[in-house]
Order: sequence, then C-alpha cells, then structure tokens
Amino acid sequence: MAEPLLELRDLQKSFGGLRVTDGVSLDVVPGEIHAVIGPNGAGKTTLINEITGRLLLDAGRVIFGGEDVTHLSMAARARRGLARSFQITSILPGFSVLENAALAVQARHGSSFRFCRPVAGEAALNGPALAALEAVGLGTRAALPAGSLSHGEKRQLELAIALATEPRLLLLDEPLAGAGPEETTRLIEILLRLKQQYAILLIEHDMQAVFALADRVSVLVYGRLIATGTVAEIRADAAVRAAYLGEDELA
Ligand SMILES: Nc1ncnc2c1ncn2[C@@H]1O[C@H](COP(=O)(O)OP(=O)(O)OP(=O)(O)O)[C@@H](O)[C@H]1O
Repeated sequence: MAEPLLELRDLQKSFGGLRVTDGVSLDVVPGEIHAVIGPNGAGKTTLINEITGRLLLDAGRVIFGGEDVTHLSMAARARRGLARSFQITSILPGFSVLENAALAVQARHGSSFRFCRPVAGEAALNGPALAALEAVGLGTRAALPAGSLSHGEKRQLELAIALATEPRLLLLDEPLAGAGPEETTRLIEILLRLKQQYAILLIEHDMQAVFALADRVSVLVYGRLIATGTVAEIRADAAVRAAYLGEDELA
C-alpha cells in the first residue's frame, strides 16, 4: 500500500466526563476512499473537527503528508491541502454557482473576501472555479444563482467548493445526506471519479453508498474504533454486526 497521506495516531478527546475520541488511529492513503461509519453520537463529526483543527485534541497526533500538523491552525492545515466539504448552509444562494466556487479559490489564495464586489469578473479566480465545477458535473450550471439548484446539485456545489481550495485530502461529512435515489447515484459516480485524484475520508450513514464507494471502512462506536477493513471484511465482522442494532444495513 502507498505511503499514507493522513495518519491519525492515538487521538484522545473528552467533553467533560464524556470520551468522544478514545485512542483512534487510522490512515488514509492516496487514491482511496476510507469511510468512517458508526451509530449516531459515535464521534464521527468530532473526528473530522479534530483533523481540520477546529477542535483541539487532549492527546494524540495528526500527521499529514508526513508532517505533524497537530498544533497547526485550521488555516495552516487548509493551506497544506486538508479540505473539508462545506455544508449547504454555507452556500451563498444569491451568488452564482461560479461565484460560490470562485470565493473558495479566493479564500485559498489568502485574499480577503470582498462580498460587495462581483467576483465573476476576475479571470484568475474563474478558471480554477470552473474547473472545480466541471469536476463535479456542474459546468453547465455556472451562471445560475446557487439558490436555484436542486438539493443534489447543491451537494455537488459543496464538493466543488472543497475542490476549489486545491485539496490533497477531502474530508466529506455526509455528502449524500438528504439526496434522493437518482441524486445519490449521481453523487456516487462523482465521488468515484474524484477518488482517482484525491484521497477521501468519508463519513456517511447510507450503508449501500459506503459499500459502493469505500476501499476501506473503519467502524467507530462510542469514540473507539472497533474494526478497520475492506467492505467484505467489515460486513462479515461479528463485533461490527453486534454494534449495529439494525443488522439489516450490513446484509
Ligand atoms: N462541543 C461539544 N460539547 C459537548 N459534547 C459534545 C460536543 N460535540 C459533540 N459532543 C458529544 O460528543 C458525542 C459525539 O458527537 P458527534 O457529533 O461527533 O457524533 P457523530 O458520530 O458525528 O453523530 P451523528 O452520526 O449523529 O452525526 C455526542 O455524544 C455529542 O453529544
């Protein structure tokens, strides 16, 4: 297997008396989708926040591209290519689809946001922004107001906004949430394409999507990883089956 791009080493985090991350260690290698699954409240979103630097760890190390980034700020980690997908709520509905992506390009390059000035005129921003939109199949929607997109297209725009920050690793927190069956199929195709270029850490509740997408799956329960393996290994794992009340999901 290739050298890991992201290495988590024995991460620990408590909120008061509640251990939300309890000795988590895992790797993401280039070209793989590594899914983290687990019941509600298992600590999946917390884990993403620890990787981006939004939450400070009590102990443990986050290593990205061979560099220990544990004590770096969110911005410094983002500059190194650690990108999380932004939620639909961060999309600016009155701005065009292209402008939304262009703002992310602008943020990546450190200039301040200038909301009062149309971003669309700035060719240096629009080139990479359009490339990000095309990578998620939104090239033909560039001129539309972002607010007019369907739910699934907004999820595609979230991905484009993450891509516009020139990531090496994508941290995706439930990228399929709220998508209908056709939208889910489209988003799965897009993620399989993106995997060829980016390492992806995926948190997702839709088990069928996880099984279709993931090269490896780690199972988090009450802040602890109880298993890491291929989809086939995880589906056959007795401890994983026992940890899920709805065993049907693993069938
Ligand atoms: N800032 C906080 N302060 C106190 N407790 C928190 C905080 N953030 C999260 N928690 C608790 O930590 C635990 C893990 O939450 P987290 O959101 O990471 O779980 P999750 O696996 O992402 O859940 P879900 O699948 O429902 O999104 C939960 O019990 C939650 O209530």
